[in-house]
Amino acid sequence: MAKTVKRSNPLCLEGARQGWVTDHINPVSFRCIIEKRVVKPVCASRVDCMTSVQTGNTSKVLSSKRPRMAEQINIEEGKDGTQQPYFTFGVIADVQYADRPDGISGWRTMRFYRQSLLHLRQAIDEWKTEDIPLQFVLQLGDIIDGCNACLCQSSNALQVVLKEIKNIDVPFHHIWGNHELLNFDRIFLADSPLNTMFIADEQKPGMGTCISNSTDCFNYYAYHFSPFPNFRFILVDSYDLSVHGRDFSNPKYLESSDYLHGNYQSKDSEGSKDYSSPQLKEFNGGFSSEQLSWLHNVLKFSDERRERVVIAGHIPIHPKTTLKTCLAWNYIDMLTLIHSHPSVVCYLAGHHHNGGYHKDSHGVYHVTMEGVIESPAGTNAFATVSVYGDRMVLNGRGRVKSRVFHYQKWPLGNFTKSPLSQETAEKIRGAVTVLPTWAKKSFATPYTQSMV
Ligand SMILES: Nc1ccn([C@@H]2O[C@H](COP(=O)(O)OP(=O)(O)OC[C@H](O)CO)[C@@H](O)[C@H]2O)c(=O)n1
Repeated sequence: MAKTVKRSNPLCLEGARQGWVTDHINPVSFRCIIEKRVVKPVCASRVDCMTSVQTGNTSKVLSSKRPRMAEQINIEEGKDGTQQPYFTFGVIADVQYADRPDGISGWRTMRFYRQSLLHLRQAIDEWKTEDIPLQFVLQLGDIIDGCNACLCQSSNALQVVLKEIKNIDVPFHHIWGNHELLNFDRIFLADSPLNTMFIADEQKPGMGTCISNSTDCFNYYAYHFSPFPNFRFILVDSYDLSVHGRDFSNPKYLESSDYLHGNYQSKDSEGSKDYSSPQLKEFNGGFSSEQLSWLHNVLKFSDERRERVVIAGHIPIHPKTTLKTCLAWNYIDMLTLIHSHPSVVCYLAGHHHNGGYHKDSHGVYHVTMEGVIESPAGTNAFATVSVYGDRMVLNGRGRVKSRVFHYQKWPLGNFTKSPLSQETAEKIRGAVTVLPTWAKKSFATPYTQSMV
């Protein structure tokens, strides 16, 4: 049985301090939170709350059906010819379900906590009737709202959404967002149905491994899988560096706290420390050097095989797709890394509920999915993506706009040995604030904002 951390929930404290939850969300349902906070630390009874959640045996909750593997095919770009996609998958973000009345968030946006469950149900119903059955769904995080922890409803809310998901016989890949970490700690999550790492592909030599240790279960929760030849999906952990979800004594907590409080501030184009980083907030997080190094190895593997890669994480990494306050702490590190790998087609994120879209200067498409939680009745926010030989077509539903991601041409020459051109390498030296070993060797001159 996973150990739990008794800790106050910053969402509850912040909400209570700012008064926005009490002011704008049913004061009756919030009363018990206030009382708990005054009498004893908020959510001190979380251990009791969580005992009823089923742990371990994830295969009972998720479909055991492995994605169908077609025979190896020769994908010729731009000569697709067929109208049929090779495969399709679903995407959804920020369901943030809670059994509580609608309310106004700290961002002055309406949140529809009960409606979000109906939206999830509707998305599943529509996915079930797609002409081409989905191979899988990417759930980009925040499946239940942090307020469940304050209400001692974390386990109940999780069971409610997992029950909905069971209504479709398609595997869900779950990402962890800030609200997962407000409800549960990482040790609990690692042993819960929200850990879908068991659907990951086997790690091959040279691709790096996910490190686990006895104190933390997973240093980071990231994995990749190939549902169809020549295509790879990588789930990254944008709360690998985070002040939530780990015990205060955990070295990663201390590293994250240092990062958040400015010891690793990013640098501006002149190489000076940039103290204006608005993304350095507790409800955001970042990528450790170990994770970036692992990702580099996976992407190198994909480059070499000319695979087309989709990366998915909770927090956006491009400033043009979100408020700057909602970016990953070291988004520049992640951007720099993916720009050095031509296999990357797009980066899918959630977190910023208004959504966003941008094709960056390196031809990488960035989509921030609109949040289900802020979708009123009569709308919704999810997508089905069809994957072809030369493009991916994101068919948005409700508030999500449809998009086409055309693949880039592969660079000439043997890019696999050195994915960075000399010019690119020169541009990005100094870009990474947490330097992985490989990056220390590769980068040679200061980063400029034009890279973004
Ligand atoms: N104006 C604000 C409002 C809130 N905060 C801080 O954000 C923390 C988390 O807020 P929450 O709305 O629960 O987080 P979500 O992940 O649901 O949404 C973030 C989305 O990006 C919004 O589109 C809260 O504890 C406050 O400290 C803030 O800094 N400024």
